[in-house]
Amino acid sequence: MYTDDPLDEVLKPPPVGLRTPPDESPDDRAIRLRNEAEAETVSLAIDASIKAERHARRKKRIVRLLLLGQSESGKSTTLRQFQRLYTPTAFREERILWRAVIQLNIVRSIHTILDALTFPSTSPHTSPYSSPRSSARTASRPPLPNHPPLLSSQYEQYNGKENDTTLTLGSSDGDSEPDFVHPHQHPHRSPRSNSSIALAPPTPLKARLLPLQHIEALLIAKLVPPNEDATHFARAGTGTSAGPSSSSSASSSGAGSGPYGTNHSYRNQEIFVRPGPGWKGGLARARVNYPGSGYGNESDDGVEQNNGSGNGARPTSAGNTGLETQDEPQEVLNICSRDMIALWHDEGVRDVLRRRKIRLEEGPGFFLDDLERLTSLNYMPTDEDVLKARLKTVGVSEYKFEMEATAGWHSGTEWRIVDVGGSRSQVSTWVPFFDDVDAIIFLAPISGFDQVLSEDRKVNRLEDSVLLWKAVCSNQLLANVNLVLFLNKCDILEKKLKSGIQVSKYIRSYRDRENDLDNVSKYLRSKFSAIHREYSPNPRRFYAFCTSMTDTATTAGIIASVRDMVIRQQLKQSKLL
Ligand SMILES: Nc1nc2c(ncn2[C@@H]2O[C@H](COP(=O)(O)OP(=O)(O)OP(=O)(O)O)[C@@H](O)[C@H]2O)c(=O)[nH]1
Ligand SMILES: [Mg+2]
Repeated sequence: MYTDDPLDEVLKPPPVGLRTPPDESPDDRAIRLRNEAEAETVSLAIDASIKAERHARRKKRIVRLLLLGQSESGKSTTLRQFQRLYTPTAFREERILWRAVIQLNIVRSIHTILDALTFPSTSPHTSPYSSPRSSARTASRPPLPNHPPLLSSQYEQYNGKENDTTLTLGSSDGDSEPDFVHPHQHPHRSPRSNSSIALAPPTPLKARLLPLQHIEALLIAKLVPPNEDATHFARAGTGTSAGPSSSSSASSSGAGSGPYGTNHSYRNQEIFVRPGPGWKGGLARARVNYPGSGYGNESDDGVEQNNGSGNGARPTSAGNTGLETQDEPQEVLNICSRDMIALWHDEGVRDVLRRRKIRLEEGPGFFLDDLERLTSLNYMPTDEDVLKARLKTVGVSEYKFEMEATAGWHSGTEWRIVDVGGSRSQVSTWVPFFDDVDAIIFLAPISGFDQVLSEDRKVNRLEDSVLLWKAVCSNQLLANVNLVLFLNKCDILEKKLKSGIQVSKYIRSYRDRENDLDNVSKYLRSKFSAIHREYSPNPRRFYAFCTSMTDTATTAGIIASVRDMVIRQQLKQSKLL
């Protein structure tokens, strides 16, 4: 139980019988000795059970995979890809539960448009979906990000190394210019980007879309568990740790009247759920009561766990019809369908969004191009819809599963995938999960090179990913863990590059290289690889993939490679032990 650690030696209790208090009567001594003997027995039993559990784990082959990366990097989407590929029955059964999330994503997109039309753009970035390129503020380099505890030491180290404010991704020929150009500083902003636009949507249309407000409140109430503090949504911009409040903006003063009121500021806040089956359980119970289904279970340590193996008492019909109960949000969306489609396709509206630099199609949970299909009364989410849906994670959850035989690969290995919340306030919650990890998939959404973090608009997203990657690579607890890098959102990156956005304007060291997906992804891959080499405490192999996690066709092969690599490494290690 004790190690060579000198601290252990000091803390170690004296052996039984040597702890005699002064003036102890013979009776007291007998009681004390009995208690000490009992405590010793309990301690030995605990040691034995820990040993046995370790032994069983090794025998059973449990693979623990940790998903890390900044918020919106695609961690939960990667988890859903694993579920889709290896527990397809369970995944299919749960698709219906995602309908509420998709409905909410649609309603929020429509409200973002209505807000953009209604409120003049005097304060930039009032929408979580707006592109930071719209900002005309600030001329000087913003301060480098303050990182949460996980990062602080590496960050300071890096800070000392690079001399204050210079973050260099590549060689910049010794000049002291920071490599990342903050999007707010971008010299090529549209001259009209700060113009004040007050183009109210036509009143009859706005009136006809009014029921969406009620639907939004209904869906939030459905998704957010009753014990969750609803005032989260009114507390915009307070920067507290456990909620969407960290995404602040100039207009998010905290004075909003919450999701059920009329103030639009709450819409800057993302709806979040604690991961695991909590919210799904609530929806499932609202639909059909499944005794013993295991939904909503919480393990002893408070970490919600979801057995995705598809067994238990859940009826196999679940998720296949979606017609078990009335669905008021779907009915309202169906009634508003024509108006929503008209709004989204209106040239004047598109123009306002362009001028306000609101690029909904690049943001998370974008479904406006599929409104016809998604608003039909018997709409059932497809696999792709579930992967595209956006629901922010707060907290940490472990998803346990054994690959279903129907997934074509059955080894008896139990997989445990840990999904974490990625926003800055959440990073400190990751560390306890570094123990006993077989591999980490780190997601760096490289399409974010021209964006800022939604929780801190002073920080370039790619810059933040690079810092986070440095911190993970250099972390001593992870020194022997295999790191797999997913350079994610390559589909969005490709669209941006094709639309003419120049990487070199945001990453100085990119210089005059070709501005296409192949060259940009190779460049970034080599930079992440160099950091991996330089910062890893021990040498280890670098695994990296360019990914589009919402794409079912390309992702299957990548996930299979990761699966094989992890299993191979685990076998190798168990042979070494
Ligand atoms: N187009 C595109 N969208 C993606 C990709 N990967 C993820 N997304 C979308 O990006 C959004 C955010 O992804 P999530 O998986 O929720 O991100 P996360 O890392 O779990 O974020 P937090 O829970 O806030 O930590 C979702 O709407 C996803 O569908 C990708 O490669 N391409
Ligand atoms: Mg998530």
